[in-house]
Amino acid sequence: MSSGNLVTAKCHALLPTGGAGTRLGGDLPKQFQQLAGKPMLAYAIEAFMESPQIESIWIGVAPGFIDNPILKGLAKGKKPVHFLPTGGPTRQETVRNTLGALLEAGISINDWVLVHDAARPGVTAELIKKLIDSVQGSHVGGLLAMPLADTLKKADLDSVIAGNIPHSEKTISREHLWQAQTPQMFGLKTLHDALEEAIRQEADITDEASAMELSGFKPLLIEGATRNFKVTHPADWELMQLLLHSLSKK
Ligand SMILES: Nc1ccn([C@@H]2O[C@H](COP(=O)(O)OP(=O)(O)OP(=O)(O)O)[C@@H](O)[C@H]2O)c(=O)n1
Ligand SMILES: C[C@](O)(CO)[C@H](O)COP(=O)(O)O
Repeated sequence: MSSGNLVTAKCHALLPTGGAGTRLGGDLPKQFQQLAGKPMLAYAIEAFMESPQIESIWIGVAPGFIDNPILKGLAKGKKPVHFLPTGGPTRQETVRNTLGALLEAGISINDWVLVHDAARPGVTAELIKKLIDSVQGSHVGGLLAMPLADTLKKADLDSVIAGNIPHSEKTISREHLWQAQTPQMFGLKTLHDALEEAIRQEADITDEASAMELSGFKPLLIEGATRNFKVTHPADWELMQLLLHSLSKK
């Protein structure tokens, strides 16, 4: 990573919102559906808006959604929010395209970018600060993550292929295993190039850190929070709704 990536480099948020939300279902992609009174995407935007260390917010939207009126109501606040038609067929392509747009817009190649799922509305300004304070000054970058708490089972492939209730084949040690969350914070150009290379190789990457690992980096694992879970299935939606409602009553 470039040596320019020191404490003085600015930080920007990048929210990939090009997904269809098929596992959740509904009339709209989940990030635009109303969750406890506002579109789910609004919570992440607000957390970054409240974070003094964040300079600007960049949102990668599916091209077919870029003129949707829902987006207009989401850009409230004191710092610039840019909606870009950079959504791609996969999460990593959306992130790569949006990073490309930041570079084209003249953002410094050494600035930090915090990539955050629109589907994690439980993020807070405190968590964002914790990540930035832990990672800024390093030459590597890092991500929020949670040490694995449950015992981990590997399903027997035969039972999976047969479509039966899976059998547990073995227990995998959970020692040193972490569950990746977002934000994930890396240097703009370094992350762009790592994703470009991973996409070129058709590598099985599911987050920014896996692209960085493929390029030989070892991102810092910074402990996140349970409330920062990803809303993927209807049960996650219900749980998040309860959490946000109870927090708004405090
Ligand atoms: N082509 C894609 C796919 C996903 N995402 C974004 O990546 C984040 C995490 O993805 P996930 O929760 O899996 O969302 P979806 O891909 O929309 O969900 P599903 O797989 O159920 O369709 C979300 O903010 C989603 O909008 C994206 O920007 N572009
Ligand atoms: C980036 C991520 O949220 C880290 O846990 C996760 O990998 C996204 O996975 P998805 O399959 O796109 O939901």
